[in-house]
Amino acid sequence: KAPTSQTEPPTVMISQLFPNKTYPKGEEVEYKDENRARVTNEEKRHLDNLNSEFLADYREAAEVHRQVRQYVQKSVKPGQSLTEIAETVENGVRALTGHSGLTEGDSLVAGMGFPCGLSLNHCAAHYTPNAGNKMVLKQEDVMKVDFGVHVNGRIVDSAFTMAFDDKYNNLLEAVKAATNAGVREAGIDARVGEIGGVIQETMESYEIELDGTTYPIKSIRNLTGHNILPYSIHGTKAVPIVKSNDQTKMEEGDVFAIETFGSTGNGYVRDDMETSHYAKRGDASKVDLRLSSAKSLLNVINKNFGTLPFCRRYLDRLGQEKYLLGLNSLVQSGIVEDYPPLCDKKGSYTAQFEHTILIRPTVKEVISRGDDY
Ligand SMILES: O=S(=O)(c1cccs1)N(Cc1ccc(F)cc1)Cc1ncn[nH]1
Ligand SMILES: [Mn+2]
Ligand SMILES: [Mn+2]
Ligand SMILES: [Mn+2]
Repeated sequence: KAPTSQTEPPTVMISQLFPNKTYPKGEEVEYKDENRARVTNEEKRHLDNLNSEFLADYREAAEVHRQVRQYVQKSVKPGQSLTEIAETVENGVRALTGHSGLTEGDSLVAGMGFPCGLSLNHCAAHYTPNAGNKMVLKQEDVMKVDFGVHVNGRIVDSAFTMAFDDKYNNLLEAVKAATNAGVREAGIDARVGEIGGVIQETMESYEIELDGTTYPIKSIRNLTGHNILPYSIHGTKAVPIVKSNDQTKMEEGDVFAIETFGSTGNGYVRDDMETSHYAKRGDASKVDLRLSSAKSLLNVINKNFGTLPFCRRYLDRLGQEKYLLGLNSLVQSGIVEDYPPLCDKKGSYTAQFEHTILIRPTVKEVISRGDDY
């Protein structure tokens, strides 16, 4: 008999829980008047219906994201290693999409849209443990859990911050409010620079007292949201999180990741520590590689990830060994892009919340919305 409810840890495929691919919709929000799109518009509704496969894939990926993250929010505690937390997320996503990613091409059908980021404290993004990492989550840590789920290349990019000490509450509330303000301002013809201004204004209306010192909460000015294309997590448009006169407009049919980052530090991040995140560039020109280890590694990357970001642990689980020289030469020759951890100054604290939204012809759908955030 087919299961009708999810297990803990999550193991039941979402396609089994929701027969004939009717997955729950995200939060549908009417456009404000000036965005002209009208739900009643027959032609808009027709356009919307053309995208039924796209919508089903996106809604399946979003439900996987919600069920895995809600298990993480419930089960992750200080004392657990970062590696086991990352593997809890990754095993959950692979089980619920029904794609283990262990046979060639399987992870291109559905699975992790990009690695499970577990950036701590002053580090804001792109940190996940590499093999041999012994780090353990601590009671006073502020952890950004940022992971992607994709179905047929439709990537849901959503993130939340976990803290076990209530002293960080104002930081988390500031960032949650800023992200929701950004989601509210998004729409057809919305200018990304204006969205940045509203995000910054919301974020910087908060402050936090930590160990007797009061800090203003700053928007991290060199991090941005971004649009998402099939199999391409960082599309072509950025959404600033500080005021800017970037007149780039959001367009009907766009998919955007609206993410904001607050910090008690400089409000500026720099590359720091060892890299774990990589992705083949979409525009990589045909470079004739001399190093045979680079050639064979590129073959593994093409067959298993394409242009989806991956991390060193994903190469390990595929049985790849002694790949660092080849990987570094793929980075040096511009075929693979590296994404080092992005960190504010030591001793500062950063937080993040992120949603993926669909700028549909008739409505704005916050596809990754849950009753958690
Ligand atoms: O900072 S980004 O490189 C970027 C922002 C604007 C243009 S490119 N980045 C895209 C990305 C890069 C590597 C990944 F493994 C996953 C995603 C944003 C992001 N990181 C996590 N969630 N969202
Ligand atoms: Mn499938
Ligand atoms: Mn993200
Ligand atoms: Mn993102």
